[in-house]
Amino acid sequence: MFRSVARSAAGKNLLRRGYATAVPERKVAVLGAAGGIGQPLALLMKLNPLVSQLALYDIANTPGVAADVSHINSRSEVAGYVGEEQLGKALEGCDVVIIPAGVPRKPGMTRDDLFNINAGIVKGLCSAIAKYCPNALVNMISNPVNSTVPIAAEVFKKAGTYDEKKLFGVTTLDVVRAKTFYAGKAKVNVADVNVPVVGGHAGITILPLFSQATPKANLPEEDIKALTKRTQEGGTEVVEAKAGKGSATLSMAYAGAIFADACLKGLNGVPDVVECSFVQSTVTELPFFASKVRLGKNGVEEVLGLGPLSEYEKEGLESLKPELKSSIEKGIKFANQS
Ligand SMILES: NC(=O)C1=CN([C@@H]2O[C@H](COP(=O)(O)OP(=O)(O)OC[C@H]3O[C@@H](n4cnc5c(N)ncnc54)[C@H](O)[C@@H]3O)[C@@H](O)[C@H]2O)C=CC1
Ligand SMILES: O=C([O-])CC(=O)C(=O)O
Repeated sequence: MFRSVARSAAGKNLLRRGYATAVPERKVAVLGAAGGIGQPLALLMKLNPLVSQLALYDIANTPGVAADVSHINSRSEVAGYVGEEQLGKALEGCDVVIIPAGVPRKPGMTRDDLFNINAGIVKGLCSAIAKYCPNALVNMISNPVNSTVPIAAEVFKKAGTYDEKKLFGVTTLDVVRAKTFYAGKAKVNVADVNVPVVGGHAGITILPLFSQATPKANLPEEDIKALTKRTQEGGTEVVEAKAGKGSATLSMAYAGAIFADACLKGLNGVPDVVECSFVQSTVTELPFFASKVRLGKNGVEEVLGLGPLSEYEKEGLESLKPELKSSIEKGIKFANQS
């Protein structure tokens, strides 16, 4: 895939368009591209100069989204695919597949309440990925992430294509929120802030490590507790504000675009690309866990450890394990029984 720009036809086009250095060709697919997340994510991926082909797939309405986005004068060629019979074409040759397909929450629901519908959607899409682009990096956005990632892993195992380095639960929105909320409380420039968020992606399984936040602010314990709670409940805050019209879409598209960009940079050999993600892990006794991950040419290059935790974070870590364990097991069971 790392073709010389000068040699390939697409490369010549790139040179004509002003890309002077070697930019590898990369195909990215968005599955669920006509949805609340899918549309702005399609826009942001169209703006990403690392993408050469952008495939937009949904069960309805993708021709319009694709026609619209395709008029933007950026590098990638855009194609829309609609309906299951076109899924194979959307996926063929993909380097990165981003999955925001499935139903969102309404007020009063937990992410786990989405399991019954979304588990089947994810399973179907992952079977197609195993068939048409088994080497792609998969960025799973569909909830409940704590279960949909294990479902994807089981589908890939059954198909004989599973590579633990290539499957990611997207937890970047938790990091985005933790950074924003911390910057507001600590009165520091948000652009300078870093906060790891570990665990999973639902309620108390989301564990921001504010003891490791930079720049250091020495916030009092009650502020740290309030920030932790707000980060854990960030999704619910949006669900309630939208009052029945869905969950986070714009901030999620932003977060999804950041994570996909990190994956592409890793594939392209950019050094020291580190993002938090929910991946197969030995950081704890749980088989999947979100922590900092170094991204490379094959996906996960290294799953980084947790680093030193405060007493409050140690307690949070122990409290999240039973819920995360049961969500993982629920996903594994579903994938193997149906
Ligand atoms: N990981 C995270 O941090 C976050 C995850 N989410 C999750 O992302 C998912 C999508 O949310 P929204 O975009 O707001 O929902 P939405 O309902 O606006 O869009 C979902 C799209 O998926 C499509 N879809 C349904 N079945 C499909 C299939 N089999 N193949 C392809 N596309 C299919 C629908 O046609 C629709 O266009 C939800 O499960 C939500 O909970 C939302 C926010 C943050
Ligand atoms: O809360 C939800 O249902 C959507 C989500 O995962 C988030 O916003 O973090």
